[in-house]
Amino acid sequence: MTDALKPPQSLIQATDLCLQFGERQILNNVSLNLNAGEIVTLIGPNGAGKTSLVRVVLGLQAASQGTLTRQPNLRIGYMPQKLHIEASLPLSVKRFLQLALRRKSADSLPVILESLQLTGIEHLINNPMHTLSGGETQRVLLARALLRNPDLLVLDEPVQGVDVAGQSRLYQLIADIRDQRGCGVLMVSHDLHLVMAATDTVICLNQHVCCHGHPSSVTEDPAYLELFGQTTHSGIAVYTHHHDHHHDIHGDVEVSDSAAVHESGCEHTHSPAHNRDDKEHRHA
Ligand SMILES: Nc1ncnc2c1ncn2[C@@H]1O[C@H](COP(=O)(O)OP(=O)(O)OP(=O)(O)O)[C@@H](O)[C@H]1O
Repeated sequence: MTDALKPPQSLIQATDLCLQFGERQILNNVSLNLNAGEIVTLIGPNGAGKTSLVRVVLGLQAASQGTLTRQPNLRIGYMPQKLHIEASLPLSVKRFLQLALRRKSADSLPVILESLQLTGIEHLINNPMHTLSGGETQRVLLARALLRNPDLLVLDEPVQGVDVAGQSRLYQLIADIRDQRGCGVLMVSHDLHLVMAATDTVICLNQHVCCHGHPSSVTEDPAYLELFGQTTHSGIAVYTHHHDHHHDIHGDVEVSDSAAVHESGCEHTHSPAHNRDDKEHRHA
């Protein structure tokens, strides 16, 4: 069978995942599939359950209900949302990556150099970690996630602390790495506008999957345009999200008269200026 005829290779298949902490429902019947070579982005407001879903997918957190199937022997490279590095510790980029590899310097160097070359920062190998810029730090964390040649890259807000031009370059880099390595990518982001250009599938999460779609079909598919809005220029999109229900303060779905009357019961509009401090989940 030629590659074109082969069915896509599923790395992760999650069906009806639920997660509950005490009385609180964090995830409610969430399903997703991620194939090799595919970039899937989870978007949603603060507290929507994005990191929790990632933790379930990684096996760091057991789901309360539902099924999760991972490809056997799946190698995962994880870039966490937060990583505290003590500024008083004299830790170079090279040493930081050696610690992740748990190998001595001689045999780890080629692997470390390859990862740093892939992320475009081999010149920083001897720099102290605490002197790096936001964009450089994110690239080192990405290099760390790549060390073991993963089948699946899991990136929790990979562009945080990076300026808009740097964000665009980082998303492009992630897409390039996917092209070169053929790995799958599961990414968490707060908004769609920059990530759009480098994503195959977007899943909008707010405890449950509010909607999901395939950005590559945006220019042709009116239904998708209605969900996600217009791309303005050079991959910068204004994300408009309509759905037919409301969420209460805990994120639970509310049934209201207006939701019953209007099919597009709520609307979230995220402009390119939207950032971490402006993540209000606005309902019409
Ligand atoms: N171990 C835990 N025990 C109790 N509640 C938890 C636990 N972990 C997460 N939560 C709660 O689950 C909800 C979802 O958190 P999560 O970090 O998954 O959201 P998120 O979408 O990643 O948010 P953000 O965009 O702010 O990073 C939050 O209200 C959080 O307080």
